[in-house]
Amino acid sequence: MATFSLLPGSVALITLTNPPVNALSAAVRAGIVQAVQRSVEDPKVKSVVICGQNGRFCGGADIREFAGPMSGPPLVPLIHAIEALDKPVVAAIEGLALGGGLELALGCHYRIAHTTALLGLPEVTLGLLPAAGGTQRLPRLAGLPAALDLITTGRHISGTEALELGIVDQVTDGSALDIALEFAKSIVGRPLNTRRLSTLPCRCPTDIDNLLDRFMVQVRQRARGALAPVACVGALRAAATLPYAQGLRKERELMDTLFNSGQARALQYAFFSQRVVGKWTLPSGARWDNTTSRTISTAAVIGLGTMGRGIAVALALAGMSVVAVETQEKQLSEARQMVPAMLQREAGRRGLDTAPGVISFCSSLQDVSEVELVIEAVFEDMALKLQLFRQLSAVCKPDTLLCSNTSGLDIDQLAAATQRPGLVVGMHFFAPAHIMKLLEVVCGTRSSPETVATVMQLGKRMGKVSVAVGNCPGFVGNRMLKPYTEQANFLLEEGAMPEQVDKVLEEFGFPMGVFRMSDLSGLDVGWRIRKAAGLTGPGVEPTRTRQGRRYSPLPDQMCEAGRLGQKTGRGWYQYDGPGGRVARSDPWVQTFLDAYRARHNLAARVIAAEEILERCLYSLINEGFKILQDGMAAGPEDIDAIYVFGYGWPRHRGGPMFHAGQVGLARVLEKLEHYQQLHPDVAPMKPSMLLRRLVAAGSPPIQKWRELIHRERVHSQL
Ligand SMILES: CCC[C@H](O)CC(=O)SCCNC(=O)CCNC(=O)[C@H](O)C(C)(C)COP(=O)([O-])OP(=O)([O-])OC[C@H]1O[C@@H](n2cnc3c(N)ncnc32)[C@H](O)[C@@H]1OP(=O)([O-])[O-]
Repeated sequence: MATFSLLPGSVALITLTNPPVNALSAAVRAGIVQAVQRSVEDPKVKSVVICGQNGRFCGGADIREFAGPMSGPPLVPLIHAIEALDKPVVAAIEGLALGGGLELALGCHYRIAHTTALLGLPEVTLGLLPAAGGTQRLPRLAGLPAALDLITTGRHISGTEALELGIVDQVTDGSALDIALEFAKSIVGRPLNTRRLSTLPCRCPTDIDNLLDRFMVQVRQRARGALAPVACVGALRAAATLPYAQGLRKERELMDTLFNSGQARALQYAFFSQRVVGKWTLPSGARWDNTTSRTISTAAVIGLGTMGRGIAVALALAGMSVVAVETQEKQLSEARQMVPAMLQREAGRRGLDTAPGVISFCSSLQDVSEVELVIEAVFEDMALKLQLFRQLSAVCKPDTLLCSNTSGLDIDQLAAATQRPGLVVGMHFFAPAHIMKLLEVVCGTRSSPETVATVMQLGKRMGKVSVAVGNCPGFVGNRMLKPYTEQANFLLEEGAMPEQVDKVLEEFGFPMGVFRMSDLSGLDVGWRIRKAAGLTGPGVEPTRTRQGRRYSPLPDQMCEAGRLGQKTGRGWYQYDGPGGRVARSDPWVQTFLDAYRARHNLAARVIAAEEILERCLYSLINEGFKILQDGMAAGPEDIDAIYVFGYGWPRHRGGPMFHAGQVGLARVLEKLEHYQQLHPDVAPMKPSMLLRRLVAAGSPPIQKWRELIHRERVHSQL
């Protein structure tokens, strides 16, 4: 689907028509081939303009087509045919020119863009590289350093930045198409040789090897095992050192390897998961497309600790007028100093002069009486939260939404403390709340569809990936984290060291292993929760079985020894001092573990990396299956998006549920059964019913799981 029209002034206009982003599907590519052919053959055509329908130039190759066999005309010869035309071709870039879309524009002789259009080569985020000549043409146009940056990060740039980098010839705040049409008429007859990028030399600094080597080191560090960024540097090395035709062959070769890798499948799955989770459904049948949402413009945040401060900033960045409330004077005065600076810094990082919203500070709950939505971010203490919700219910307008930033407490209980249970919902942010992308929207049994829709929409406005989840202890993310950390502690009891466990998890792709992470967030967080649950504290027997299941008191004992992590300068590792960031092994921990094992008659054994990884990951994955089985997440994509955006799960591994599919469900089941036999007192190792049923159903692809879960639920087999 691409249309051809001959306009006054002998300009042929080729319009890509494939909403919503005019992706280069087989039909679009065939349409372009035909339209280009007509432009060649029609003597009335003197110049050509290519644009996209509805103000969007092109979002690149059609990613949905990657799953099937290739059909239709390939993109590379099509772009070469455009570049080789002896009539000038101008790309009119409005909205976006991404991936293959930008590569198409690079094949044109001139590019005119709207100042706000988004341009980029984001293939790396899909586990690929720009393989329609993008790795070869971009460095010839913008220079090697800029091409390395854009192609290995996949970042989008504005039309204005593209002009600065020389990627486009002209920008406008008006219609790029109108300017391009006028321009196309004015350049008829001009020589085109210097406009054919593939014929130009690569723009490189003198020390190419040095630059590429330095870049490769950085890229490998950042990539955490992802293949595509490394391959992108390889393709750019070819651009810098080989003639165009050979460089293009190298680009193809590297693309073929990436295209068939599990990582590309995982990253493309992650792309679609992110979109699937926006299409939420509730057990009542309410859905994203049959429920209206309210637009919120005034909000309040109660409690200005780390989370509350970040949430206030996130709301103001989304254009809201925010009332920030803190009853403790010291905390309030700290927030008054810190929050405006945080807001300004983050606005600057997003390219804004000032934040679109404002934050006012106060110490009284009475000041939130007029806002449309309140987010409570006080201490994680049910009694305190219940009291606050009662007060809010009395103070706020009757239609104000009341949200809690609890990380795992019961939303239904909070709702029951108010006169408006339908307007109560959980908004679980992740620290730092103004930066982290994930928002778990916790739907209580009485949360109304309109409340859920409003909060999901608000999350989107804040730039979050909002995932609707059910109300159960720990919700989705923290519920799955519990068996994972538990396994890590058991591994220490059995002979592993924190740095060994962390190394295995970091090699898998997590930015931090479980113990480094625990030091960062503070060991006292979990300690408080375990104390509240009666698992530890005065009067609790110091055994390794509590409440009927295996329990490791190791983290409690660390806290009792004053080792709370980075904040005290000592935790599972040692740091330069309180607040130190660089973790170093601590001989104290070895002595502590030896003494612990001796006390409990535990013989330390050598534990293989494979066992560490399997026990940590499969217990987490098994909990994920239980969550799906309980209906606390609508589908595997929801769980995977939560882990990728909130818990550092390596994106190139898709997410825990996707990973289970990659490993093979039968193998995951077999391993869980094996470890359960060895550790019968560890309940989370007991394979979930859903996993068993999926294996019995022949391990269908992940896209079919929802259907099976729904069917089995209808037949009450789950
Ligand atoms: C030979 C090699 C060639 C080349 O080098 C390879 C490539 O080009 S690789 C490609 C390189 N290009 C990229 O990586 C760009 C990927 N796309 C994006 O980053 C964003 O979608 C974009 C910024 C374009 C728009 O954001 P937004 O306004 O927030 O909107 P949204 O995100 O909600 O999307 C709306 C709908 O469009 C769908 N869809 C979107 N793009 C594609 C696509 N290419 N294909 C298919 N579908 C696509 C999307 O799934 C959604 O569908 P649904 O059914 O309604 O859920």
